[in-house]
Amino acid sequence: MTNPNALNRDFEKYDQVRKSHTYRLAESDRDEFDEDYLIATLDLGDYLSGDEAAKARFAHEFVGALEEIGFAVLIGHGVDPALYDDIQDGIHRLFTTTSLDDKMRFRAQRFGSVSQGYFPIEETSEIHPDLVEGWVWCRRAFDIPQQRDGNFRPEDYWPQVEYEPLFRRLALEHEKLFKPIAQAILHGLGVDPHIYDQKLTGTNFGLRLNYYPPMSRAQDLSGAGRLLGHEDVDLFTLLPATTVDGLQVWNHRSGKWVRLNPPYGSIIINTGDYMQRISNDRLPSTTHRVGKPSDRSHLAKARVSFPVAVYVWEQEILEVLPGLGPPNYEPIKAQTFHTRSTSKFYGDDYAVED
Ligand SMILES: O=C(O)CCC(=O)C(=O)O
Ligand SMILES: [Fe+2]
Repeated sequence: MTNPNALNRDFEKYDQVRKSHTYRLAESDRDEFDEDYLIATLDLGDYLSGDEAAKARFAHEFVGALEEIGFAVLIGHGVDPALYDDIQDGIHRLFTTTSLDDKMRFRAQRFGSVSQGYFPIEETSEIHPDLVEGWVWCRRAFDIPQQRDGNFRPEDYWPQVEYEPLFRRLALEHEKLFKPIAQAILHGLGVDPHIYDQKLTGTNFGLRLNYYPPMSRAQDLSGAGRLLGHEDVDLFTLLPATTVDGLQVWNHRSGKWVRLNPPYGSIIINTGDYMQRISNDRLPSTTHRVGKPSDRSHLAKARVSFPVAVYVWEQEILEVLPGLGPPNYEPIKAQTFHTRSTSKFYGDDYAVED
């Protein structure tokens, strides 16, 4: 990091939604924790198969949690936890058995809006080193329906082609939830729940694998975090609960951090910049980071996570939803919005202005 005391506000020129809070990008001994705050756990089954009253109740509670802290935990989503076991094994295998040379053949580069590919440790963003290796694939890296210029060639995206069907299973299971989650959010906001159905049909997404290697004593003492504070740029993120804890969420109201470590098998949902923009600031894009595990013996373990970020395609327009008051923002092309925001991480020349 250029400056260990760097603040999010030092980079605010990149923000495409209003973020008035201030936090240090790196963890600090002075950070305060909200030990009592409980992030809501909700049963998505109520929305997927409940009657109208159950759906309305779910939508109301879900949006209540998102308005308050930008995070909620979903159970009853129907994804088999055995899939998550297979995915975790696959992530450990991918990161620990692929040579650095092979990884670097897939060094991340921009595809449309998304920086897709491999991120070496300490290089997930230009502004601060994180103790994490990352790998991102968007829809085009999977053999699933979409418009393409040529035939699908898995070897263009995957260091071993057999990883594609494994991670495709996860992408497809989570894709099934994109529309119901969006519908529940829109329902809770009092907007037509189907207004995003078309945009979310065959939409773009980013599956990000995070591999946090075991932390050495020197790294532990250095004060570095695993993944430093940030907001996701998307509509919302599906983040399956991890086996090693560390996720911390910024509480806008108290200005403190909340540790979030829900049961394995549940899915954490958080809203991102696209959602803050279209909801006219009703739903905040919430700051979060990954700190050291609360159980210190877990420092010696690798931690993995696999969020799926839900986007719209590059040419779509992000516009404040109807009925949410005088718009705080102009309509903007998704690609412009996305690449301007993320040029904070990838450099000024990442932004695409046309
Ligand atoms: O590893 C985690 O729990 C969170 C990861 C995350 O926030 C991200 O990849 O954007
Ligand atoms: Fe994130």
